Amino acid sequence: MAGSPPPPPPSLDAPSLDMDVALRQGAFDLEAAVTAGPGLTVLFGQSGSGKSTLIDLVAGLRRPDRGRIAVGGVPLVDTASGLWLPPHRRRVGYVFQEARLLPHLTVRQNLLYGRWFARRHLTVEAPTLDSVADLLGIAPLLARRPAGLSGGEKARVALGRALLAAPRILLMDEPLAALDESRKAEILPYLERLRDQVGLPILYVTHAVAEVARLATTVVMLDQGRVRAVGAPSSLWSRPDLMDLTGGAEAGSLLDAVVGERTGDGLIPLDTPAGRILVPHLPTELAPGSRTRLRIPARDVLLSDRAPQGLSALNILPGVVSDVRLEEDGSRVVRLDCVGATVLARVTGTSAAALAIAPGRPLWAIVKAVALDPAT
Ligand SMILES: Nc1ncnc2c1ncn2[C@@H]1O[C@H](COP(=O)(O)OP(=O)(O)OP(=O)(O)O)[C@@H](O)[C@H]1O
Repeated sequence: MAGSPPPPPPSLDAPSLDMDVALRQGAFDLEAAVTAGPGLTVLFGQSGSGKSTLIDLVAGLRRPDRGRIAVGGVPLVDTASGLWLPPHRRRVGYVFQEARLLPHLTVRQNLLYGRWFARRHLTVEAPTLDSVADLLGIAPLLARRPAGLSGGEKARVALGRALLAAPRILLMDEPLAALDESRKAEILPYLERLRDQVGLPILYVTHAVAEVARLATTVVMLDQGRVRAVGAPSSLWSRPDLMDLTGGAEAGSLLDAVVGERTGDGLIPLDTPAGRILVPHLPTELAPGSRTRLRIPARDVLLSDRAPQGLSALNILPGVVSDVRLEEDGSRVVRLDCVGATVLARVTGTSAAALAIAPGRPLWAIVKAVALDPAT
């Protein structure tokens, strides 16, 4: 489930990542050009597609056979000239799946540990311990030791430690994968704040569509060591040619939306390019006027060949079929163009035949459920 806020405004003097690399490791062959500006760029792809390898190349944990990597115009690697900066000179903040805090130090000491290594780079603009503690809501934890923290608290301290080292880019390799659903929901708003307020490029590896929906400014789709597509989540998740990567059991559409005022009957309207969708609740941080992103699982969309009657007029979106895909289990994933957006629906073969589903057919999508964060 996932809601997501606005893509951050680009900032002209903010650093950005620019890499074009090739690497062969065992039978795996990577050849990829990736750029990432301010905001959060998700590296998305199947297991073994090269996501962690790309992150490690930026961090300096692996060396490319050839290519160039620069952050904010400063080259970190350039095989043509033999340049290779070691990891500790790259000003890269790396957040791992597990927090990796030092157990004998307090939270404050853990936070300042990263800063000590970065002391040569600290300028007046570098974040202070207080500002980072406020941003991540960890001020009340400063005197505690890691053993007494929850998984979500440890994850926030690990983010804080990375930020305090004054990085010019943040790398996150499945930072939520080790957390349960409610801890994930706790961390997501902090990741959004990082994305929107810190002005750094964030390169973020995940397999979770919910995290893409909620966090991604841009998605880079990797497939067997190659960049297959780059773009906004809502456009990539509506492309039939990418369904082998975006589909599967989790097939669904991602719609940009603006939160409206709660109605008299307690529902909250979300205005999407496909029409208005009413939901019973939202994550508390999404106030009226916020931008968000809905995930509508294909299995939660019914199709009708006439405007539904006798149903409450909720969440019914008219559209036209633009694509039908046969899935391995015999079901069909139907792509419905609804004015300005695409909604996917999964139907059985029997329903597809009964509704004569084919490109060009006008149909109505009835949305049973939308997802706004991983815990709902
Ligand atoms: N040291 C290594 N030597 C040989 N092959 C390696 C090495 N490290 C990784 N690989 C291979 O490189 C490919 C890409 O690995 P990578 O870890 O980047 O994938 P990934 O997309 O991050 O996968 P996952 O989602 O499972 O973490 C895989 O086929 C992997 O087996």
